[in-house]
Amino acid sequence: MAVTRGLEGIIATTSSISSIIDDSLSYVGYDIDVLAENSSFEEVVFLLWNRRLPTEAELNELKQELADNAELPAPLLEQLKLMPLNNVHPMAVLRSVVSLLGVYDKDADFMDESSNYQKALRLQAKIPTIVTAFSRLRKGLDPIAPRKDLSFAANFLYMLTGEEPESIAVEAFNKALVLHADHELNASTFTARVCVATLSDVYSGITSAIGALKGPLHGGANEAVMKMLTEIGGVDNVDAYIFKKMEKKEKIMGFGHRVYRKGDPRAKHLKEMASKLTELTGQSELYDMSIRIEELLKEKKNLVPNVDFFSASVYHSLEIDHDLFTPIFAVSRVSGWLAHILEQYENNRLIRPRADYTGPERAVYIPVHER
Ligand SMILES: CC(=O)SCCNC(=O)CCNC(=O)[C@H](O)C(C)(C)COP(=O)(O)OP(=O)(O)OC[C@H]1O[C@@H](n2cnc3c(N)ncnc32)[C@H](O)[C@@H]1OP(=O)(O)O
Ligand SMILES: O=C([O-])CC(=O)C(=O)O
Repeated sequence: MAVTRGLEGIIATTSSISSIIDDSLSYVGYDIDVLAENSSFEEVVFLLWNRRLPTEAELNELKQELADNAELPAPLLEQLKLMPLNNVHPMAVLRSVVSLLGVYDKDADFMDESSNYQKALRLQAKIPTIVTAFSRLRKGLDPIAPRKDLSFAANFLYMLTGEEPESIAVEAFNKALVLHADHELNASTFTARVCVATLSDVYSGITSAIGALKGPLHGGANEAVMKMLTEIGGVDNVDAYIFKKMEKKEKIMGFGHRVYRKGDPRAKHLKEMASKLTELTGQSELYDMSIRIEELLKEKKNLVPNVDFFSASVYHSLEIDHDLFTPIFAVSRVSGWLAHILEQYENNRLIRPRADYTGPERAVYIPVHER
């Protein structure tokens, strides 16, 4: 059997949700550049779940449904308060609380299309509430109830801080959500599809996907980028830091990609936002450091930034805690996971590849007391 390490280049399914062709990303045929400049995140959610753009009435209906579903069940909030809030990664909390959401949903195991759609709505609506409630609770603050009159992006920032966000912050955050919503068969989406292809439930699929997104080779890279920028501390330290990493053959977080060769089409939007927001908040040094890292990596390793590199400075400029960067990725990417889960159910077949066995053969069993 020929083994393709990391399943590189293997086509594992058909999908009509998003495509990466010649380094261009599209959601249902709409170029990411167009969506990033024009769309609300809610519009993208509709697009991914229905594989067409909504009419104005349909978009308003989805916004209303998301707002109606945003509150957490009261017992779940109580359980959240019991967690070791200051001693745990928020992705572990999110993974656990999403699993608990399934416990509190009496329809969790109903598998018909409309029940699964309702679960999708609940998950999309509640995940921002979980992340923001956690963030406030660990600071000794009360969670803030979602507001029905704010957009998805504005509501997230409002629930985080208790203050209505400025329009520039909402615009930037909405764009970041649009850019992170889906990405073909990335590791977490594949995980979600593998899980539900056993005909397991939507909550199990999303819980598994959160676990996969958490790792620093995937969604966890945005937090790791911020850690690196903090360690570097200033533009004059960049070269020495990066050379040392290269000498030790360590990966530079936020660079490289399994699929893109020329570059990640989402990165330029995040770079532009990072430039604007770091300047506005008097943190241009952060941007200057990023630019020097980008130059060095291009020159020395021919590597270019992925979606995680500049998103770190964007979220930092919005005064978001660094360990919330990956949960925010999940706030957006859950829309794509849900689209893929619904698509998997539509035309399901168990996903079960083979392994090329390399262990011992015909081993002789010796009873434990004789070993
Ligand atoms: C949302 C996302 O998930 S985007 C990705 C987020 N992850 C990161 O930013 C983490 C850093 N990047 C990486 O680890 C990788 O580029 C990945 C995981 C994204 C892709 O990995 P793969 O396709 O498996 O590439 P692989 O790790 O085999 O790298 C190929 C070569 O490029 C090098 N390389 C790739 N990425 C990097 C990097 N970030 N820093 C330094 N070298 C790198 C590898 O060392 C390897 O070199 P070699 O052939 O001399 O050994
Ligand atoms: O597609 C990938 O491998 C990782 C990625 O960029 C994403 O999930 O957005």
